[in-house]
Amino acid sequence: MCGIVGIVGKTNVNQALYDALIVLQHRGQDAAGIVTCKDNKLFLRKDNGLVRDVFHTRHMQRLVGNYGIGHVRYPTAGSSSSAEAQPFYVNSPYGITLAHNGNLTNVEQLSKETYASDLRHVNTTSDSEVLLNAFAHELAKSKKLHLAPDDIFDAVTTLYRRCSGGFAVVSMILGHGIVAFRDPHGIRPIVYGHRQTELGMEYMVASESVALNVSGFTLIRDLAPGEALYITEDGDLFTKQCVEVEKFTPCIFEYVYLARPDSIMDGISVYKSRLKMGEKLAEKILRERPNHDIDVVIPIPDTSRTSALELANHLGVKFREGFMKNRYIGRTFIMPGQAERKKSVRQKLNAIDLEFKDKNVLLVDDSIVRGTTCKQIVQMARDAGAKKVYFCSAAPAVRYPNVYGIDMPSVHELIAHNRSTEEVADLIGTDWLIYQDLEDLKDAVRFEGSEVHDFDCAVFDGHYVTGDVSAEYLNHIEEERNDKMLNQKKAETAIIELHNN
Ligand SMILES: O=P(O)(O)OC[C@H]1O[C@H](OP(=O)(O)OP(=O)(O)O)[C@H](O)[C@@H]1O
Ligand SMILES: NC(=O)CC[C@H](N)C(=O)O
Ligand SMILES: [Mg+2]
Repeated sequence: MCGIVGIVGKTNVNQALYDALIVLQHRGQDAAGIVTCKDNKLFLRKDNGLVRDVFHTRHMQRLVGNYGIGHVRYPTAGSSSSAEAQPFYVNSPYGITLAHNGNLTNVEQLSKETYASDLRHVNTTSDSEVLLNAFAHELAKSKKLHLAPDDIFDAVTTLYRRCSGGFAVVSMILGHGIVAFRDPHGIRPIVYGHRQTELGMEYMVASESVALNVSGFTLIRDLAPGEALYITEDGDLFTKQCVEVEKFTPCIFEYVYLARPDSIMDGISVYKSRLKMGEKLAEKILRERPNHDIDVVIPIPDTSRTSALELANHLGVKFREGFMKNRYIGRTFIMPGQAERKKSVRQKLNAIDLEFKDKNVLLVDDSIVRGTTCKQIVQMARDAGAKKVYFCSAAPAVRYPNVYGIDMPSVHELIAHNRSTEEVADLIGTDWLIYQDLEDLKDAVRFEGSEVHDFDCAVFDGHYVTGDVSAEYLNHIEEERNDKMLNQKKAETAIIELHNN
């Protein structure tokens, strides 16, 4: 779940791209990049690190041009080397750059094809670089110096036939403009909007609507699954449905954890869906223990705060901020490596003892994945003097790997894999553990007026909507991407592409 952005403006777009990336930082903390285009020249800056650390004034000054794209990375394929920071670049045809949120499930096959049939060399292990090369190959087929919108849409249509998985993509074609497209199941999110200026209309494409808000762009709509969009460098906008939609199933985990609450995704307010998750969870608690003895509801900052508040309201129990979050520590779940994640939970959260002393506390988190957070938090609540520590999760138990853009490749790292709720409760040391039911979660996210009726819930039910995820593939990614393996892959690879200033 990286963050992507693309802008076609009337003046330099570097600052608006930067501002959008800052707002999308919660989608990827490992690397950041921007590439812009002016007078048929590309200007690139990318590196490992947070947005504020990657771009200094000297870099920003060089990122000139009225159109460009940007990316914040949370790796789900390849390595964490800075050579795999995005956007990626290929020089032929035209000069194309690309930024991708998601994960291709057929990358091995696609990678073989790009080498053996398309005669293209990919120097990293990133699925996004393979995707770029396949796209470039399809664009080259038109053999035209200047592409018409339909040439671009034809290339995207063929690309859809070659790629499988979850993907939301922005790409910049030198001398042309910006292209964006979304996978046929709409697993990964992507929206676009506009901003009227004195010089004319400007357009932005981004992972989440909050990126539009920050620079005064107005949301037009989400890209439909299987739809592509092309904005010329002069600001003419074209869209086309390139493949038929079999089933529209956006990733439900976006609503649970990934997205910012102030985003609207596929017509659904993330904030409202989280409130509803709290309401549904309260109903379940009251069903299971109508005479519960909970004294206080305490969220685990940050993401669970919205649902915890509504849960407390529905239970009629006090809501208290018992944990303070250090504002300088980012999201722990998307940090690379278990050691760093574990250490960061304690650095990030600290208990206010008086909210725990001699009380039966209900701790609320949005999800329990590896159990890194809840294990430590339950202990902190006990150390702070709680009588009983109950724990609930606004999402069901995460029991299966994700293959569409969230880095959960290894079942053995998931605390609930092959374990009952009672076993997980014992392991994290809580007196009572309550998971949201999947149907309740789906009901919480579904809203009237939205076209979304079903979701990709693979991490909860093991059903992979693309239909191509075999046990063999899952074994393969587990071997490739378990924590130990990722540690061994840390070596830097050389960057062979556009000059990166
Ligand atoms: O079971 P785990 O493997 O620990 O993963 C789940 C936890 O990780 C996330 O928090 P994170 O710190 O990433 O972000 P937040 O501040 O947005 O809650 C999520 O909100 C849970 O708290
Ligand atoms: N989280 C993502 O969207 C990752 C994009 C891409 N697969 C990468 O690893 O860089
Ligand atoms: Mg959290």
